[in-house]
Amino acid sequence: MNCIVRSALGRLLFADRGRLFPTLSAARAMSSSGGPTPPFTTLSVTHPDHHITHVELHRPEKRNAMNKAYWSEMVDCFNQIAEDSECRAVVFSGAGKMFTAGIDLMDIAGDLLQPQGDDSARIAWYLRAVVSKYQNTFSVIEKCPKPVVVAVHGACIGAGVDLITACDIRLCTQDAWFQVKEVDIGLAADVGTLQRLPKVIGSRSLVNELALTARKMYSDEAKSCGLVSRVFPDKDSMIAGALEIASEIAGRSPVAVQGTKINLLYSRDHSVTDGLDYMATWNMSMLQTQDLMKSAQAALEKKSPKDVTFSKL
Ligand SMILES: CCC/C=C/C=C/C(=O)SCCNC(=O)CCNC(=O)[C@H](O)C(C)(C)COP(=O)(O)OP(=O)(O)OC[C@H]1O[C@@H](n2cnc3c(N)ncnc32)[C@H](O)[C@@H]1OP(=O)(O)O
Repeated sequence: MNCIVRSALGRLLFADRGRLFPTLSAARAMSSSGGPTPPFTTLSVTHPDHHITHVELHRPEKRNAMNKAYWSEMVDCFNQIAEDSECRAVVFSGAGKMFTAGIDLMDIAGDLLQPQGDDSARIAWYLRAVVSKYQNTFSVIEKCPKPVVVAVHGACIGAGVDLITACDIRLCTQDAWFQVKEVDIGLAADVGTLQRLPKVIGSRSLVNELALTARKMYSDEAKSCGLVSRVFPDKDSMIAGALEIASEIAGRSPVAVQGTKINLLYSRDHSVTDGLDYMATWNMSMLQTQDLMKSAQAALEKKSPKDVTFSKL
């Protein structure tokens, strides 16, 4: 309820600043109930401020469990955001009591427990495709050049951890807890946690402990180990904080911001030498941007980059 009220208030407050999200403009006009934004059934997409897109997991009555529709909708949503030249930063959160209960345990009966195929090779081929498709649901967050700030309240279970490790900045509330739950349901976490969490948290031992025991990790430990960068007292202050960070990002040159995200990710997965090489090649073209001159001029004049108008990207 709180979310619905906030969402409605947000729409009223920012109505004059609203802008069109190319393929979803009609859909946004229809989302006045604060529920999912058509054509989505599991996501709500709003534009709380200039250049900022807010994506909310929106199945609160099912604790935002990720059902079959969700795995495809995330891909469509982030592909659209990636191509939306008006969007410069994304806030991602969950509606209702908690961030997410992870994969929809009712829905896995179809895809995972009764896989298609009439012999083991075909079943294996089918399952490989399913896992790859599910992996892509979170990889699209990383592939999207717009930075994604994720805001977690309450529980973040199983696939929720896979999701947040693909985001760029992680925030949570004091009451948040995180659980790499997959071993409890008889599988190895296969959609990103085992690959990305070790790169997020410095301690390999802690990652192993969390993934092998499925114990809950609470917000204070999440902060001390580096999973989240900030802890807020409640959801409202966290969303305000997330929007503030998104606004700081959106106020800067999109050429600089998107190049920074792409190069940070490249460097995470390559040697320093390779990363420097990639960066040099990247900036062969990107240093030619007019944003550099505009931003440097503003700095000389002691203005904020937010006072500069940058072209769409
Ligand atoms: C190739 C595949 C790769 C992906 C792998 C992913 C793996 C995972 O995500 S493992 C984690 C799976 N999730 C769980 O084990 C969590 C199960 N749920 C709970 O423990 C509790 O529901 C929870 C602590 C999240 C919330 O408790 P609360 O008391 O607040 O709510 P409930 O009354 O239990 O639930 C409310 C309704 O939501 C439905 N629901 C909750 N979680 C799920 C779920 N994961 N899948 C489907 N449905 C879920 C619950 O059944 C209730 O529905 P209803 O009875 O119709 O009201």
